[in-house]
Amino acid sequence: MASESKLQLVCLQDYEEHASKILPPFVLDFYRGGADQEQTLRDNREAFKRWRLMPRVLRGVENRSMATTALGYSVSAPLGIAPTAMQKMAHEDGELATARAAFSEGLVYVLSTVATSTIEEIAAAAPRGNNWFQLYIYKDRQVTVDMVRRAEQANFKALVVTVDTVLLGRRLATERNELSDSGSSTSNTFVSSLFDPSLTWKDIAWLKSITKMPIVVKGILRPDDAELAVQYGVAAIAVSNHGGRQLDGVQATIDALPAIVKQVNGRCEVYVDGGIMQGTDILKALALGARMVFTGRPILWGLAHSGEAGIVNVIRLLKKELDLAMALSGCSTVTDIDRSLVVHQGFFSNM
Ligand SMILES: Cc1cc2nc3c(=O)[nH]c(=O)nc-3n(C[C@H](O)[C@H](O)[C@H](O)COP(=O)(O)O)c2cc1C
Ligand SMILES: CCCCCCC(=O)C(=O)O
Repeated sequence: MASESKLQLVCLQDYEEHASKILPPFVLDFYRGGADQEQTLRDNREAFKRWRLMPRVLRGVENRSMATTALGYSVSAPLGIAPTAMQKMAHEDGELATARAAFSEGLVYVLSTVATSTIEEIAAAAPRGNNWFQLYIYKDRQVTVDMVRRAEQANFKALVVTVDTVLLGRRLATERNELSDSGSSTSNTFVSSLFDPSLTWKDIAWLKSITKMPIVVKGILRPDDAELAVQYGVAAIAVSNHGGRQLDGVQATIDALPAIVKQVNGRCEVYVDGGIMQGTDILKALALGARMVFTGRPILWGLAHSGEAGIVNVIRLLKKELDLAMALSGCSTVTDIDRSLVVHQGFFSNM
């Protein structure tokens, strides 16, 4: 039998399996877990399988590029790193490794409000990186303003405002761990004491009034909310259910995407995250109208494996798989990826 050190990791599932063997159980539970019965966590992945590819052939795909832009900035692929909290639990370099990997691979990196590295440390680690800051609006608006100013000073390119976490979803495994450790649910207490449940769309207007940074609203699942986001002048919408960690039972993001793209009709950029595990998932999301996809947990698995190098490996696997999926679908550039490349499985049962 091959020894552990000789095992070759050739897909994101391999990284996930490796992480599940090496991370302390309470860290694994926090990173991996979804809310309640984890229906949405599972469905984010399952839903991709219900969309089938309809490849074109004989399109001369010998020269290919995945390059595109996000908020006007060049990126090497339509792939970004979603904000995930407390990355130093995976590896001592934590968010610094992630920011460096994103920079060296030419991708957007989104730093979480709840990070184990500071905004200034990220700016020092990846000064020329395409760094965006994910903002939780705190009850204390002065603390919120201070975070925005620090992100501006550190040359962050955008604010990603997460709107699906006015209270923390119940991640049962984490709750059990916290209860047996300290007798109370510390993460729930943290969120309910700091984050502001009174948020409304007026707070997006307020945020726009205090900064020139473009605003991305993260956590939209309905076309009418997407319409409001456009009306309030956001630069982009991230279709997200927080990786199934907030309201369990909501639809998979890939299923929510088409109606939102239709509603937005090009008036701002639309991104999607949740359940991306392979290149064909990215191809399907782009075909359904996303400009970019973001990935959360797989980056943590790469980080846990070997810090910056592990994340670079995960990114390169996704890029290699997307490149192959594009070639086998007759696409040389991301602009060749169109709606006709995917059909929902329901299409076949109606034939
Ligand atoms: C461990 C973990 C921590 C997260 N922390 C944050 C966070 O601090 N802010 C935020 O907006 N989203 C956070 N998210 C949600 C991610 O940004 C993203 O929406 C989700 O992970 C996408 O799903 P995926 O993990 O299947 O790619 C977190 C997700 C995970 C798994
Ligand atoms: C320990 C508090 C976690 C705050 C929220 C981070 C997050 O968005 C997530 O875990 O999901």
